[in-house]
Amino acid sequence: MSTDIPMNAASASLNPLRRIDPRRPAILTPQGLRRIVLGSSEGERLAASLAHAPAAKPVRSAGPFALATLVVTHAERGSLSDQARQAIAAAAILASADTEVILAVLGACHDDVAALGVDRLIVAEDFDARHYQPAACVQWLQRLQADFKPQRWLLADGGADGQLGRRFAIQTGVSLACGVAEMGADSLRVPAGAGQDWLLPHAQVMLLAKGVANTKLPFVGLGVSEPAQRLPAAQEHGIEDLGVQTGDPQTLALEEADFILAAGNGVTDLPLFHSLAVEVGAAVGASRVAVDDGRFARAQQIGATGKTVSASGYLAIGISGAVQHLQGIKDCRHVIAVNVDASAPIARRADLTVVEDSSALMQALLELVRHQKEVQ
Ligand SMILES: Cc1cc2nc3c(=O)[nH]c(=O)nc-3n(C[C@H](O)[C@H](O)[C@H](O)COP(=O)(O)OP(=O)(O)OC[C@H]3O[C@@H](n4cnc5c(N)ncnc54)[C@H](O)[C@@H]3O)c2cc1C
Repeated sequence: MSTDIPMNAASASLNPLRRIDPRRPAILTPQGLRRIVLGSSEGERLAASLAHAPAAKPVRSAGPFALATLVVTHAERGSLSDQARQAIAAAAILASADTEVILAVLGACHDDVAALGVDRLIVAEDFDARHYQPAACVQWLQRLQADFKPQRWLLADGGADGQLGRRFAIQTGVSLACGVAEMGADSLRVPAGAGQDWLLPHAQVMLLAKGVANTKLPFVGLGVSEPAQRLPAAQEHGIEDLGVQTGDPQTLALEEADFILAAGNGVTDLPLFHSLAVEVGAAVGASRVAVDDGRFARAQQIGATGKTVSASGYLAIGISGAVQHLQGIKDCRHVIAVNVDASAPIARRADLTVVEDSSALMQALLELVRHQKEVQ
């Protein structure tokens, strides 16, 4: 009698290896990876995904607060800039248990500020970025100074935040440190040129360079929101406000554009692409391949050998996302990719990837935007 067992059957009985069924329900991550959650039944999969869900973070300090750090920023369309978030993170990391992190925002703010480490949020909803009113903003900060007597003020050293910080410090007569590259509990480091740094004690107003703090905090703030006093009606001496002139996005320097529609080799219908750019009011950029082919001007090339852009919105259509292209968009806030290939490298950088043919998506988007404009 033969005792031979076929090899497959023997290994199956001796080694009950559980294999992942590639057809199981899966999620496509923002990085473009297809992820299968382990577990044989729906219940097991749910338990596994819950086990991997991020745990709730503890509150940094529940108070009571005797001291305060004030972070000031301008919100843009309800959002805080990355640099402002870093300033808040720096304030929260440095704050002692009895120090309250207060965020004063000029303009409506819709971000989850508790997750950023903020204990108290004060919003000047009546601030209108279309009007140039530096004296009113400085006076508003001086009122906050009188109300909260903060130990230190932190602002991003860039754009309107940097300007306001300088004005406030000079007009209030408090010490100021600009371009702060690193902060310790009592000291800070600022570049002094020629590869040298200055190590200085904390100033009352500190303007922070990009990258000064990591915004991924192990804790949250209390996130209590309270209405702010109205901006004072201050006299702006020597300033005549001519209002905001709307520029033509098509003629705007790409480095200054807030919204860019960029085309790559996957865009074949150029008239449709340009119609969409005009309709949505976007500046036009392109990948090097699209420029080399003569479809776009050299000045429109984005990437390592082209322009480095910092738009809030970057819509990349038919662009693979080669490393040289990604270098040019590293400072962009929201990247949306349209590509027929879900595994294209751009999907790893993009916040949202639409897997679709470029012409079909542009046509649908164009119709949607035109329809929206008609009903408005
Ligand atoms: C020294 C050096 C410097 C460089 N500098 C730059 C630079 O500054 N900027 C730059 O961009 N590149 C630069 N490059 C080139 C870079 O390496 C890539 O070759 C280039 O970015 C690719 O352009 P692309 O993504 O448009 O084209 P492709 O690589 O051809 O990708 C096209 C993409 O479109 C998708 N696609 C195709 N058809 C469709 C469709 N119908 N609908 C939707 N999607 C579709 C494809 O899936 C693909 O992902 C440089 C290269 C070198 C060596």
